[in-house]
Amino acid sequence: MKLAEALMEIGAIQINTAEFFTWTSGIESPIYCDNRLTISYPSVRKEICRQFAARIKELPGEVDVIAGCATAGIPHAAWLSEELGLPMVYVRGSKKKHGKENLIEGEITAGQRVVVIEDLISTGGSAVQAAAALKDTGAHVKEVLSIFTYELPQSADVFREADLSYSSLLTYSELIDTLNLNEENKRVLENWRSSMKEKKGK
Ligand SMILES: O=P(O)(O)OC[C@H]1O[C@H](OP(=O)(O)OP(=O)(O)O)[C@H](O)[C@@H]1O
Ligand SMILES: O=C(O)c1cc(=O)[nH]c(=O)[nH]1
Repeated sequence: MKLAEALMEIGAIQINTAEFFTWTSGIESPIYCDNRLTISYPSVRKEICRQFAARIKELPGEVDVIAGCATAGIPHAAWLSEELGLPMVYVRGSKKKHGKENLIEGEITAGQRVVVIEDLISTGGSAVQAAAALKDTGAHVKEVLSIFTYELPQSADVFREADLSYSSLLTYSELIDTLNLNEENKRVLENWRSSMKEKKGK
């Protein structure tokens, strides 16, 4: 199964050139990728799990724990940890304000080798923040894996600065090659991409 086609088929990819989507970072974008929809499609989520598992098997050395990023990364981390027979934790976007006031739920100990599962990388801020929380426990973050990446220059910068290795099952370039864009959508997306590139380094 091709992931780009599967995401398009389930309606996870939306383009709206008239009214842009606001991302978590505040970036305004004519395209939105709603990976949360994949949880409603067993064949799609199983394919994501299979591809994540294959990526993990290619990594050198062992992995001790799978960590999901709240919230959209959590279900995929759960299915993947089940597939691999590994423990799982998840990292909240911010510390819980009551109860045990945890940022990380589940057990993680210093020295454990962790793979972080995120659904999507835009600026990379959420994934890097989750990885930092895991590193603070003394764990070793081996890799950040996501379903999709916009391949924004900003994300390459934040991962480099955080000294984190990362990869995605599907990239923006691959998705755009698969989408059958009309001329208007193509023009707006290209202009938006160029404006995002200009933001690099500012
Ligand atoms: O790379 P970034 O710029 O950080 O953006 C990507 C993040 O944004 C989305 O999460 P959102 O904040 O919408 O929350 P959710 O996962 O709880 O739906 C997405 O699921 C990633 O976690
Ligand atoms: O950056 C985001 O917030 C974001 C972008 C996107 O395409 N999809 C999504 O769920 N979040």
